[in-house]
Amino acid sequence: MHTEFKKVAMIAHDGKKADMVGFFKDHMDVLENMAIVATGTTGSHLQKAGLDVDCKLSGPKGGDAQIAALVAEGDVDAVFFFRDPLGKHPHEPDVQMLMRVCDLYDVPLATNPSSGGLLMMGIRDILKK
Ligand SMILES: O=C(CO)COP(=O)(O)O
Repeated sequence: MHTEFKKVAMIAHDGKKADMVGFFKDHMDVLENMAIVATGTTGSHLQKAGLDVDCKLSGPKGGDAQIAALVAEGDVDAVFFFRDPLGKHPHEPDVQMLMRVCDLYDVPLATNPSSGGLLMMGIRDILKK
């Protein structure tokens, strides 16, 4: 099981960006002590909300693929990827690749705010030890 949490990725489809900003605010105390990498537009929302973020390309322009590469290289410890199941995404193959790479390397992946909250509870617990 993954037990080290130094860098996390945050990604949200357009319909879920407000949820992601709310999630960040709820967990700011933990997230501000971690390195954060994000896809471009999600990252700019998080920066505006006060988080120091390494912004990659926008998702449709290759940002999900960049984050997948970081996961494959062992450089990301958890992925918060709030997906919009009602949206159509031109880069769906990249989305699938990112999720596949998380499964391949057994990196925790939360695809909605509730699972994100539960993952964050686990991270908090591990960081306390
Ligand atoms: O498209 C995304 C995830 O697949 C998110 O990309 P942005 O953060 O650039 O909107």
